[in-house]
Amino acid sequence: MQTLAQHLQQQAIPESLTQLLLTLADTSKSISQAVRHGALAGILGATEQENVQGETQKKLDVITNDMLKDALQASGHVRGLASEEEDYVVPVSDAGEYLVCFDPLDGSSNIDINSLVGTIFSVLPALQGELTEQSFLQSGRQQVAAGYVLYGPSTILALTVGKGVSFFTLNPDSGAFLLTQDDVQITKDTAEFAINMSNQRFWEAPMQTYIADLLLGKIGPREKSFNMRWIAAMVGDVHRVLCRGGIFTYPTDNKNPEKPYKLRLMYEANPMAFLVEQAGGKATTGYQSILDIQPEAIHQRVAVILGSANEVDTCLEYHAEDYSGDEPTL
Ligand SMILES: O=P(O)(O)OC[C@H]1O[C@](O)(COP(=O)(O)O)[C@@H](O)[C@@H]1O
Ligand SMILES: [Mg+2]
Ligand SMILES: [Mg+2]
Repeated sequence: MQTLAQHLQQQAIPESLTQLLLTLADTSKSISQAVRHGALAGILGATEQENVQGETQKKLDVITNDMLKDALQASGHVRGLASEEEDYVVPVSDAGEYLVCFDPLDGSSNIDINSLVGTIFSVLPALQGELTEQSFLQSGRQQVAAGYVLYGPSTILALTVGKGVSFFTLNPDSGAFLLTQDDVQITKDTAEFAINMSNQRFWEAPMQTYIADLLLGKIGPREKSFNMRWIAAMVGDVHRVLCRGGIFTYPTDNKNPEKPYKLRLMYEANPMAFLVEQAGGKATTGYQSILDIQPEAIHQRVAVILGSANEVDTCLEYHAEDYSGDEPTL
């Protein structure tokens, strides 16, 4: 089986990008080790701190953030980094060619129940001039690489450098990431959806109507039964979509009018949208392709609807309708 390094050598990408991706992969091996030791290493539970988004940081959020930060600072290829767990962008090296945005530990609420967590990353080109937050505010189309590492029963790296999507599985004996699936393709159609149903009463009319029709199954307008899954870690839900199709959404809601969206554009939605499009799927807010959004802030949040192309198109049809005269469907 091909190693990650061998695979990257064949991709006709700059050597500096190869080295950066290998650094990210190596760090994820250490994270995988830490996650595996769980309570034995005293890494479960929360800290006393909050991140810039007002979320209480878990111990492992802080540990994994520091691991990635240290590795990227030592890599020599990174101009600056941005993380869910860093209030501001972090300048790294003036000679670095890349900017890296990452969610060091996605699915934090799963840590203490020994369930799926992962790391998500996005690589952008570094622009000339002084490094500021503005340097990072490039649309998702500018990404030169993106991926995630899923710390599940096996540790899997999903990666794109804009030439399709590949899965690499960590061999725990040799410590090598080995290519286990190339040219990953998301099925065009699906009968599986993923959404946090407890927010139903807070969604906008198009999503209310779309999900209500899925739930009606064979007796509804879709004339087929749908199954539902929710891992509560985007990394796990998107991995399932890449493996066997599906539609995953964290839509707009009015639960907290100051926070209508949950997922973060720069280190959750953009890298996942890049992977999904590279695997033949679609990723949208309901009104615009995720990858076309012009970012306004490093911690900006967006609505996300992604997955099997035909199902996302169907969901978009609901968003194109005019609901202004309708009674709320609760
Ligand atoms: O708590 P909910 O509504 O199930 O939200 C789950 C979502 O929140 C997230 O866990 C947010 O990520 P973090 O754990 O990195 O904050 C997503 O991965 C997931 O899709
Ligand atoms: Mg996350
Ligand atoms: Mg996180």
